Amino acid sequence: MSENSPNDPPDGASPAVITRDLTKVFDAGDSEVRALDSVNVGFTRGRFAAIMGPSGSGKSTLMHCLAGLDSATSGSVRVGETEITGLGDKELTLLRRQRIGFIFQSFNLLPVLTARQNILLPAQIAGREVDQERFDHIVDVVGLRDRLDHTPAKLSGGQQQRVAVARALLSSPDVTFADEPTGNLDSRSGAEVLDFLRDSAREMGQTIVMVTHDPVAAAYADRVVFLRDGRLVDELYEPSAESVLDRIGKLEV
Ligand SMILES: Nc1ncnc2c1ncn2[C@@H]1O[C@H](COP(=O)(O)OP(=O)(O)OP(=O)(O)O)[C@@H](O)[C@H]1O
Repeated sequence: MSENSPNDPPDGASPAVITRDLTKVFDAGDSEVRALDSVNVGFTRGRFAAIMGPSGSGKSTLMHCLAGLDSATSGSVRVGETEITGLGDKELTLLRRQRIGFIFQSFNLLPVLTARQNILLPAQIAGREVDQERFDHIVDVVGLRDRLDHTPAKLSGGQQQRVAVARALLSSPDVTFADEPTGNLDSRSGAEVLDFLRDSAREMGQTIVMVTHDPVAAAYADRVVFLRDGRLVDELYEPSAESVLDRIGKLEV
């Protein structure tokens, strides 16, 4: 599919991550599972996108391939200008560390470290200097200023996830992947985290790609792409929870 495919951004902005005929086949004993089947999709810089689809449709596999956590069987993935298909383990580790942010359902914070230390840890591991202004800005935007010296056990679920979001965004990654980021949160905390993800795209130019089952969460995104049986089957710009639900209903018939 050309770069001007219908799955590309409508405004011609260059994608932060793009796939070409991305296919992933898992060997499941005496059969094969085609988890991704020639997926062509691009995610625009500075936008917040959601990936949805029924259970087993390939959402996690797509995210793992986009983030260099899993390799393609065929086809390719490009992050910025870097073709990641065919990179070795060491190069992929560096790419993930330097250019990709991750936010998981389970927060993945280190319990012995304070919020501040958790936020700063990836930069420390990568030997990267921290931009103090950006740190202050992010901490203020996520509302963690007075919680920085607390360990995760002393923070609410929503606060812990905001630490994880701040940690992911501190290094201005090319793209941040969020896997069910509100799955463990009550609806108010979830809304706070989603608001921040949306603001980080709108106000800080961050590129966010979120996998979710929740139409309300997906409605915070600028665009939703829908998978079914490993194929990209639909997409929706400026979604509302109702329009997402409606599309999902059509997917599942
Ligand atoms: N490591 C693996 N080995 C074999 N099959 C796999 C493996 N990982 C995923 N699959 C299969 O690939 C297909 C897509 O799985 P994937 O986890 O990407 O779906 P999903 O849309 O994220 O599902 P869910 O919403 O349930 O998390 C499924 O049929 C799944 O069973």
